[in-house]
Amino acid sequence: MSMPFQQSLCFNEAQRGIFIALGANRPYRRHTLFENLHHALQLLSQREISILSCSRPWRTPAWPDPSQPPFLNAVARIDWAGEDPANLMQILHEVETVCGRVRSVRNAPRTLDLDLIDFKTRVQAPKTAHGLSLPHPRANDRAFVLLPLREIAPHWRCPVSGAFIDTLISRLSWNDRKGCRPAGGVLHAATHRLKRGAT
Ligand SMILES: Nc1ncnc2c1ncn2[C@@H]1O[C@H](COP(=O)(O)OP(=O)(O)OP(=O)(O)O)[C@@H](O)[C@H]1O
Ligand SMILES: Nc1nc2c(c(=O)[nH]1)N=C(CO)CN2
Repeated sequence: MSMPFQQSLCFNEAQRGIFIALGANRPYRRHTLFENLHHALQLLSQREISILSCSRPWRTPAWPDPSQPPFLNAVARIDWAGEDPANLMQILHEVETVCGRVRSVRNAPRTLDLDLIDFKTRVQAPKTAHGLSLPHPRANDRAFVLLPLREIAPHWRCPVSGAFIDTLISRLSWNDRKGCRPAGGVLHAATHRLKRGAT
């Protein structure tokens, strides 16, 4: 019998959320990339998705080909009333399209990429070649996901292994982390106010 939910590990409320990663590296101008990510958050908010918090934007070298323009990346924690993560993925794809994403070759420069990193600790293998994998199968190896994710979810754990985010980050090589740094600007004003202690 298939088991869609991870049952052997325990996660508390701080660890059980919906996390999406945002990325953009085209057209390469810092201001435009910031606008792309900001616009994406606005579009998600118009589709019955609440942005609970969002990391700072991070400037990260393009992986695996650093000769491509660098990315602006961020991770947001969201709330969504739906039950089926495939429906949420459909909304993410719709927003990518509205933001001008054209799918060509793998890892091609893009105006917007939205990945579903974790859906309430659910563990799911893809049912088809392009089906949804949960958690995102490459998230644990990506500094451009883990570093922003830690800002908003310092207690997050991998739903499959239970490894804490600090452990996952410590496993990244120096090369993986090289050149990743927070960029200026605030993508989500409410998170920023919260961090500064305002009500
Ligand atoms: N958790 C997930 N988040 C986002 N896409 C996923 C996920 N699991 C499976 N996919 C599927 O992966 C396919 C490739 O997605 P996409 O074109 O955005 O890849 P990519 O961003 O270039 O590379 P990567 O998947 O390594 O980030 C899509 O068909 C998408 O539905
Ligand atoms: N720095 C960085 N590199 C990438 C990214 C990304 O978001 N940031 N996304 C990719 C495919 O999803 C491939 N490479």
